[in-house]
Amino acid sequence: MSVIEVNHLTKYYGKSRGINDVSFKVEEGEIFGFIGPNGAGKSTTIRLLLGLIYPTSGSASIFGKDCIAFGPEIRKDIGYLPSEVFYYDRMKVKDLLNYSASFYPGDHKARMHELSELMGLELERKIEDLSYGNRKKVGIVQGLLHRPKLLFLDEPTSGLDPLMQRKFFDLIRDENRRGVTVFFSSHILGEVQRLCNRVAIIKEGRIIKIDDIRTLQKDNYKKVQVAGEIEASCFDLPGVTNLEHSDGLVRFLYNGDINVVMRRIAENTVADVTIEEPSLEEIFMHYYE
Ligand SMILES: Nc1ncnc2c1ncn2[C@@H]1O[C@H](COP(=O)(O)OP(=O)(O)OP(=O)(O)O)[C@@H](O)[C@H]1O
Repeated sequence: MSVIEVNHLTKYYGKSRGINDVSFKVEEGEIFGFIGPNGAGKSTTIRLLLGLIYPTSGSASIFGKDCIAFGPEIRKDIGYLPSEVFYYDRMKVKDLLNYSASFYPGDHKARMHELSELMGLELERKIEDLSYGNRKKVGIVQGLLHRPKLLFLDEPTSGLDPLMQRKFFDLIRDENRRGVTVFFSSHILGEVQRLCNRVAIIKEGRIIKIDDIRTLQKDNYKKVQVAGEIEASCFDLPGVTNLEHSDGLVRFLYNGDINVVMRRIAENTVADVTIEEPSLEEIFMHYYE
């Protein structure tokens, strides 16, 4: 059974598109990356899965239960770090975390202290005196203190300095080793690459690719660069994208039988040719564009 199962999920805010016909599955124990540019629909998807907003059509289940019908029950085993955290400013960090913990059965004090120490969070401080990064840490501790089985992280590292980011990633890896499934939403490719096994790319409300991060890189895309007096249009072939021509160089990405491109090159007099694997960054830019 998949931990998350999303079927043709669509959300419109009035006439404005949130997400459109989104389907995917996340298996137990995965760290699943959800990447896309601003406004692509990442937060909308998470809010639908948490049952915080209602879908226009389609359905989603977590732990095999419908996200809307079983929302309160499912949320007991979920940790959520929203992209923006808002709190009661006057409260002390400790009081806020105790209040959050009171929603879950059991005693979470020891875990609260452990996590706060790890993240360097001062429990006696008032929320209003905290920097943006420290507020983010409150969100991290809050999302983890009840030992959830599934974690939703929405742009979790914004506001954290590099050292804290590393500690945070170590923490997430530890949680994952304990069996926690992680849904990690971000527009920063590097962090998705560091942490995730599989990734879905969302663009303008639609999923355009879901793949293992290694497979994505090994995908058949080749980066081709040809130097010489040559017309770019001569490479206007099926499978060619991102075709550019400047300073006597023709560059493009190619997905297909490499012999087709090789024959086209051989028909011309060229000064140089390079064919290489694109970086993951270039692959993502290709999908974004
Ligand atoms: N409450 C709302 N009312 C109207 N439109 C909304 C609302 N929330 C989101 N949208 C729209 O839905 C689309 C998806 O937004 P969403 O916040 O899910 O994207 P995102 O991928 O999380 O982006 P970001 O990284 O900028 O947060 C956007 O076009 C956004 O303007």
